[in-house]
Amino acid sequence: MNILAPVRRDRVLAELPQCLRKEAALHGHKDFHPRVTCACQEHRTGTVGRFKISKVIVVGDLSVGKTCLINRFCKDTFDKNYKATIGVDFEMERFEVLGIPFSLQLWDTAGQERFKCIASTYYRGAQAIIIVFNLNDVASLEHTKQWLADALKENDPSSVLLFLVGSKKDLSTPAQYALMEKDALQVAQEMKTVQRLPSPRALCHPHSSRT
Ligand SMILES: Nc1nc2c(ncn2[C@@H]2O[C@H](COP(=O)(O)OP(=O)(O)OP(=O)(O)O)[C@@H](O)[C@H]2O)c(=O)[nH]1
Repeated sequence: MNILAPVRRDRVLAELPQCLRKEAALHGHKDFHPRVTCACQEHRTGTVGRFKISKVIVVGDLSVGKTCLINRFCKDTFDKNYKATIGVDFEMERFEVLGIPFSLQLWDTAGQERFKCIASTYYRGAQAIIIVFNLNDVASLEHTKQWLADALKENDPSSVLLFLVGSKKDLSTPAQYALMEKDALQVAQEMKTVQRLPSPRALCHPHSSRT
């Protein structure tokens, strides 16, 4: 008996964009070093039965908007009232990619110092780390370096994807935003060097969960 609800229509990817198709992957070409080919073919997602699972952890200072970011993505909702996350919360988002069921585990961690100890026990085994800061609070951007360092203690820097997300864009003026963007790009650049990869993979995104 299938007890799972059908996958949402916008989570079904029947066709990959050209840049993600096999033909676009250079490591599949003949003259590549076997070690490169092998590394690229490694399955970096966990599998339970037929299900492929990827774990994403979301970290950052208290009240920067981690829960709202996840709720906007998973439920398309926004709550203006602040309820602190206690320890961790968890959302599972189901996808279907080329006919294969795929689940994204989103771990929403508490930003409050007193819960950090509990939350950090859930960092291990992530395929992606989303580090959130408030675009209107320069200290929260500064603290992202420590959040990243803590998350990388439990994960392999060379295989994890990093995303730096600036939240609450709706609350910043264009001038404030321009200033903050400059600093954020600098931090994203530093994060790339932490990975020590030939082509590191930290990305920087502005976001508003409210709008
Ligand atoms: N205007 C605006 N408010 C936001 C946005 N994102 C979050 N907020 C508000 O900011 C407050 C904190 O949001 P949360 O998502 O709970 O923050 P958090 O990072 O999960 O907080 P902790 O659980 O304590 O770590 C709430 O009152 C939200 O309504 C946004 O994009 N725009």
